[in-house]
Amino acid sequence: MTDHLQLTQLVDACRWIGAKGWAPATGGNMSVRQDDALCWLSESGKDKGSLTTDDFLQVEIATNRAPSGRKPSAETGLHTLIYRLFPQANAVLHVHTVNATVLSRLTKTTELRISGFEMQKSLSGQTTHLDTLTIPVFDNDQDIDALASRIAHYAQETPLNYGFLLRGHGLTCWGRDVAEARRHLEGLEFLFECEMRLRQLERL
Ligand SMILES: CSCCC(=O)C(=O)COP(=O)(O)O
Ligand SMILES: [Zn+2]
Repeated sequence: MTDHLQLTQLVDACRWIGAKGWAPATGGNMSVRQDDALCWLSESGKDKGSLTTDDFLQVEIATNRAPSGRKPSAETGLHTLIYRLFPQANAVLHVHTVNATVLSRLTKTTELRISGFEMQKSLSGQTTHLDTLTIPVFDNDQDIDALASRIAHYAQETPLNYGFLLRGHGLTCWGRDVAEARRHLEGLEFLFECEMRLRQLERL
């Protein structure tokens, strides 16, 4: 069960994301879980850097339906999938950072592997830079139901932690609360930036 504080913290996170330039031109969407049945999702088409609590609407996790009749994010089906797959997930952040967008296109395979960075430990459960972090990369799709079922299928076979990339689109990540989702976003984005710079320098 999420209290009103989580929604307030989500609004703060959205402002931070906007200030970082990680949700340009209405890109991105954010949510918190209310309980087993409902989550609060950002309304579609808004500037995510200047949302207030009124810009979030309740969505049914099982059906993607918004009882209010307002239009939730175009990517509602990905948020609700995460809440269905992971009962411990209570906040989801989706962003369009340049690093996530470019690195996901540079990755020609279905997984991005990162190792050797101390900042891997910003992700819950990671204890050493010596491990290899695997971030799934899913081909983008305008059919969100189809995309959600590909992700669900992947998750049946392979552990899905922290987040995933959508090729040429962005990053979706989550946490047990807004603070953890925020830390995962900041940590992953830092790792993507390092990986991008390394690849650029190694080509010189
Ligand atoms: C110009 S943003 C394209 C749609 C998208 O990928 C996104 O994250 C925002 O969609 P929403 O419906 O949540 O505003
Ligand atoms: Zn998006």
